[in-house]
Amino acid sequence: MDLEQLKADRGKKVPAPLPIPEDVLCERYERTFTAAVNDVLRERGLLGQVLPAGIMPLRDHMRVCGIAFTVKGSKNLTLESEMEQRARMLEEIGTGSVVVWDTSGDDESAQWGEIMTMASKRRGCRGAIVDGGVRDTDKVLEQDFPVFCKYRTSNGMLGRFRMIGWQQPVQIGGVFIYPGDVVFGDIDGVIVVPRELAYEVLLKAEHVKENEKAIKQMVLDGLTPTEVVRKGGYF
Ligand SMILES: O=C([O-])CC(=O)C(=O)O
Ligand SMILES: [Mg+2]
Repeated sequence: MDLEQLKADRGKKVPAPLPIPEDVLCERYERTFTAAVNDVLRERGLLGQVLPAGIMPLRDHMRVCGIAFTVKGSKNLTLESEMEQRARMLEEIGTGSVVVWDTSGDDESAQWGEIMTMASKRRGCRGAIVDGGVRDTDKVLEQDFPVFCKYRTSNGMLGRFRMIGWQQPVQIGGVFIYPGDVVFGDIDGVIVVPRELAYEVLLKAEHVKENEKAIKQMVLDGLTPTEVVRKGGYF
């Protein structure tokens, strides 16, 4: 076993360069849809890039693409320095990021709420994706900030759950997420695009979107499904 190689692979990756600015990339992703991105990843043999189906937007219209700022935590009853630690994490969130919470499968606490939304928005955060819970939901919704989560609860995480670290590789369901990866959520859930593929996948997803316009036109024109398929269309 090559432990050094394993440590290097698992450690903090230097984010791969992108040929276009991150904000432009993310805005272009948001104009596509997750199913198109999913189909592109499927063509590359990447069948498992979708977060568990229970992680859905608080509101159907919410969509967000951003650069993953990962947070890892688990159930934990200790309180020592928890708030200071949380403050440090919030102060490291960068512009254009989406906070991604790996909660080790928590089913009890809220890892996100009103004031964390306010604080992260001020740092240019684009949204939060939580494999756990959200509270103060009405106040989060008033802030027009996209949040994807498994459940809502009034349980604050303080004294129930705490962070282990942030900006480290995380795993939600079967999906590995590295800081810097591109995460994209819409009404169909959340998909993770490895950073090194992000631009290539975007171009192909934009192509899928255009192509589907032509397919939809065939259906509108009255072609039968068989005729649509014969002309190279799909469903
Ligand atoms: O501690 C929490 O659960 C988060 C919270 O209420 C907030 O951000 O307003
Ligand atoms: Mg609160």
